[in-house]
Amino acid sequence: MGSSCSNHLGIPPGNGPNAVGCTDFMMDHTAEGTFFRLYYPCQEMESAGKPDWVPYKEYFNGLADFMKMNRALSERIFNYLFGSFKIPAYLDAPFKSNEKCPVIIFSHGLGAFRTLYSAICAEMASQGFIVASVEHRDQSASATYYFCEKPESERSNASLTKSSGATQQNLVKEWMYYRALQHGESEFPLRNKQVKQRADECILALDKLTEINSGISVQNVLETHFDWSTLKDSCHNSMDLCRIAVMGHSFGGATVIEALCKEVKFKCGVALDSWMTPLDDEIFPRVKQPIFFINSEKFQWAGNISRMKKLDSAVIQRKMITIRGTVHQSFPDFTFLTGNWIGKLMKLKGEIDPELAIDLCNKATLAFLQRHLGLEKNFNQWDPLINGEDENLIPGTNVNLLQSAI
Ligand SMILES: CCN(CC)CCN(C[C@]12C[C@](c3ccc(C(F)(F)F)cc3)(C1)C2)C(=O)Cn1c(SCc2ccc(F)cc2)nc(=O)c2c1C=CC2
Repeated sequence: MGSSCSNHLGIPPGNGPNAVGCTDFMMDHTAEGTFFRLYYPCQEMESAGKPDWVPYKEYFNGLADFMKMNRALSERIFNYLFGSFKIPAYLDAPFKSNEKCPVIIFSHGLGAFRTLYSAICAEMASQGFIVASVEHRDQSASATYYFCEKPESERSNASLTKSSGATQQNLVKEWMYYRALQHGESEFPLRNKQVKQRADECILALDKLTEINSGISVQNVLETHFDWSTLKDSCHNSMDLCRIAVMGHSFGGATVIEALCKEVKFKCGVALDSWMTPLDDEIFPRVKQPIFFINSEKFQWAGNISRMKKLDSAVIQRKMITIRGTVHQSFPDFTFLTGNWIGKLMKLKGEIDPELAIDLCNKATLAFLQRHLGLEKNFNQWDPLINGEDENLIPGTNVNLLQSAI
């Protein structure tokens, strides 16, 4: 691995007071349903296992496609480098919280998928949030899967189909891989269509959590051992559906803006190194909620920053900070999983220590969420970070905007 054994490689666990549980949820059998990984405060469960960071090899195949690399070779490299990592959470542990939990819907970047931001999601859950990290079916994910019902002819008549429709035996898993821009294809129409679908998928995930909270029995196509009734409002403290935020990285940052515009239940948004290309300027005046742009030092450019600035408002809080020494990949989990020289070579690490960078990002996010969700926690201790008041932060941006005026 090219790193000394002292700095053990792995995804950092959450720092908050709650143990973190993790489970997967997929609604119905079509690609139009919602699919997300849920991170939540749970009972300590020494016996519980930890979920796989990359659950199926098909994700590595999709990542190879995304990186324009040969599948066979890169699947071995990815498996060797990343195949054994676990998520710092207890798989399917029972939900446990002594207060209602605010909710975050998280949207992944281009070529990513739902499991790659678990340092951020686990931290939020350890601090008392319920986080649904959605997996988009807009063909922007490296890979994703859904289920189709087998055609009549192939149905196994041995297993009587339950009244609720197909049983597992009659379902077949279909994989959807990353769709690259075709040669000569213009970027905006594809990305604008995708960002609209991504926002709808975030809203659908929220609607599903709302149903679960109200006790409507929901059908999880995935056979997990998680008891969804523990999330029901009546018998437990569960979700606080007045305190909902949307968060995302890069393409997921654009999804934040689109989702805020479409759904007022999202009270605020946190956009990590947002990629503004997919967005239509005409939606900017229609976004009424606070937005926090947390940028890396290396990814941004004048045109992208000037689009963010178009969202500046005298009446709605719009904040921006830049974390010194970070790169675009400082937000997803890869940044913790390779030694320094591989990490820097593959632009997975910047100059700053990855855990320090994600700590600053998470603390600034928590302070912003406390302010705009009206939480009664002590996250306001990190308010100075929202204004970039830290030696490793830059208020606003490091990008010189004058060049964009030329
Ligand atoms: C040649 C490929 N070309 C495709 C358009 C550009 C590829 N690229 C730069 C990369 C992703 C990189 C990466 C990943 C993963 C390893 C690994 F080896 F560790 F697996 C290495 C190296 C290659 C850094 C980006 O797209 C950057 N980017 C991202 S990266 C999100 C992501 C994807 C896969 C992950 F596993 C983790 C995170 N999300 C966005 O929403 C946007 C952009 C750009 C604009 C909008």
